[in-house]
Amino acid sequence: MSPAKPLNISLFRAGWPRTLLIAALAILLGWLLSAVLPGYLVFLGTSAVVAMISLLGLGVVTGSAGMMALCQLSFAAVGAWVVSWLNTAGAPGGLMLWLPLGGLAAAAVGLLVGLPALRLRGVNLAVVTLGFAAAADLTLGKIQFPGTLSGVQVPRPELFPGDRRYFLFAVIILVLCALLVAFLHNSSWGRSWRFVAFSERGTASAGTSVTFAKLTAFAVSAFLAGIGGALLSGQVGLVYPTSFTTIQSLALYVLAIVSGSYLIDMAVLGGILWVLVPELLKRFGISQDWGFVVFGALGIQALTTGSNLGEDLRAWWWRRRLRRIGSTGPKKPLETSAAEAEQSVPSAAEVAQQTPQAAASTRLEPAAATPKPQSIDSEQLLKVRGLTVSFGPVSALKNVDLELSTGSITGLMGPNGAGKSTFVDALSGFLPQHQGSITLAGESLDSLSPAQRARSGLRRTFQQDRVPPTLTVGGYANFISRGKSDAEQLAQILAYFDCPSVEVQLARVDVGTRRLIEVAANVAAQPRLLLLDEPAAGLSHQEHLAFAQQLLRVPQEFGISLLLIEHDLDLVRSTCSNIVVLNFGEVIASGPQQEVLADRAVMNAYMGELETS
Ligand SMILES: Nc1ncnc2c1ncn2[C@@H]1O[C@H](COP(=O)(O)OP(=O)(O)OP(=O)(O)O)[C@@H](O)[C@H]1O
Repeated sequence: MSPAKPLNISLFRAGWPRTLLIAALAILLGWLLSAVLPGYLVFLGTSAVVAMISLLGLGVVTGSAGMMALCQLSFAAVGAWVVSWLNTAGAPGGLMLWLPLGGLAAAAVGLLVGLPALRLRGVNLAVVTLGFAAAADLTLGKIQFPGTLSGVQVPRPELFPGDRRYFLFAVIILVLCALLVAFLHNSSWGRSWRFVAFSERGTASAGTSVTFAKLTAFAVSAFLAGIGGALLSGQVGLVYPTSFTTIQSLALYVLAIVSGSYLIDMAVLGGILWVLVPELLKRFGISQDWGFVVFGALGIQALTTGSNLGEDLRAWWWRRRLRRIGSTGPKKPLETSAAEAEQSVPSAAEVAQQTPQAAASTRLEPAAATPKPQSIDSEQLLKVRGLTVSFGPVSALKNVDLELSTGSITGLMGPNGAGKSTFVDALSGFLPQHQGSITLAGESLDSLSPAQRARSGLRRTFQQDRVPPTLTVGGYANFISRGKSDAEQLAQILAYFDCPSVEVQLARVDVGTRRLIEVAANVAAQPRLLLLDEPAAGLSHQEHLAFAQQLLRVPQEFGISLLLIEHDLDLVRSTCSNIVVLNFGEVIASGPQQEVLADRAVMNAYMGELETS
């Protein structure tokens, strides 16, 4: 295996010691501010911290998981309501204990509100959450918070009685919430949120439940808002519904979009803006309600440019850093990683020397030396019987039978529209309405969801790019492989496919290399069978040749069987011992490469297309 390529990755290394140091410094800063700021600013500061915690939550559900949730302050109201109720009920424990209870109650409500998110997306989900915010608004106006009418104030913790001390308490809670978010971001939950925002199909085919990803995002977001609301009840003593109106929820959402509050520092900045803008307006004698107009204008700007403060600041920082590296540091900036990958691919001549068939013409001829079946043992692995899929009047697959043996590489070919992708979709569980049966290693897949099929050893890659640019190579590969390969194995598999190192951000990788990373990550998941849907699209000719050699050794090196859907004849010829050809949804030929490529029906169906293309 070729060694992992050295890349400049130090910029991405954060690590927990540094995170904990920043957390300690933030608490120290909170203590300093609580000591030196004028009393009024300390009170405003606590309000800003409450907003920051709610924004952190919005960062999870909206920024990371990509769902439009417009009821964040309704969740905060749940937290505040529970604390007020526990207080009037004389519950033991005080605010220190009630705070997490308020958060948990809000999380439970968040789970319920998140249920529609399983079926709805975009504006439809926004309407549902806005409806919930309006309903909560009306209900709170009617029932009021417990204790407000009788004037029973929520007491602050004994250790943090006055406004200054309470501000410090709020900062400590903020830091704990930020640590929780940082931890979750780096966990499989956080990756599933970023994945589900990019592609629900991609998430499911990695063996992760889309339902789980969406509901955990809603619950964590509501938990944080609930903590914020509970903190507010300790700050003001008596809570009123006017702190949690629908319009304020909307404004907070806009602020999350403008600041990019999935980034922790940006949630902090957003919280400062939340109190600063109305305060400045007040100083200039302008109604604070104009603050909503200001947030609205900033939101329009952010949505039209498709960017936010956090990303802009980071892009600026990156440019500055790369300029500095360019003048003093390593000679290769990160953007050259794709070029590095190309350098490590053997030259066409080298590969042609190893595999004369790979450099052959693109005519429909068998390879001079057909790849030998790489069979580890020739047990039957996949058995498909009578697979039939219709899209309305279109019969995409008609009664397809197919069998694959363990350790084999089989090519699935056919002209455009023949039904190849439909076959892969049906196999991987995305077309549950299909007829027929699918068995993998003796286990029926028919009643399994896509995530369950992935977990039982059937993995796939996609024709379209389903690699989220928001993750690093390592984060993505970890998520896909679900712990089936340790860090060392992961690095080796990435190096085997000439991929960039784990720390590289996927946004900085070209689309062809992302394809290779997708294949490598799925190999690291150690499935029994991997379906590759046009994996070589976007690769250069040289990379194609190298890729063919890498694929050829996959069954032996990793014990994984492959079904390769490809238009590229060179790739099919140099890797697949057996070929199945579809045309108009029917199998027109299947068997050893030599026989299938010489088959007249295949020539007619496939060559006809080649000649006209
Ligand atoms: N969601 C859908 N709704 C309606 N028709 C569909 C849908 N998906 C596929 N089809 C039709 O089913 C047939 C098979 O399509 P499919 O994408 O599986 O072909 P393919 O062999 O993968 O083609 P290509 O090589 O172009 O990717 C085509 O006629 C296509 O138009």
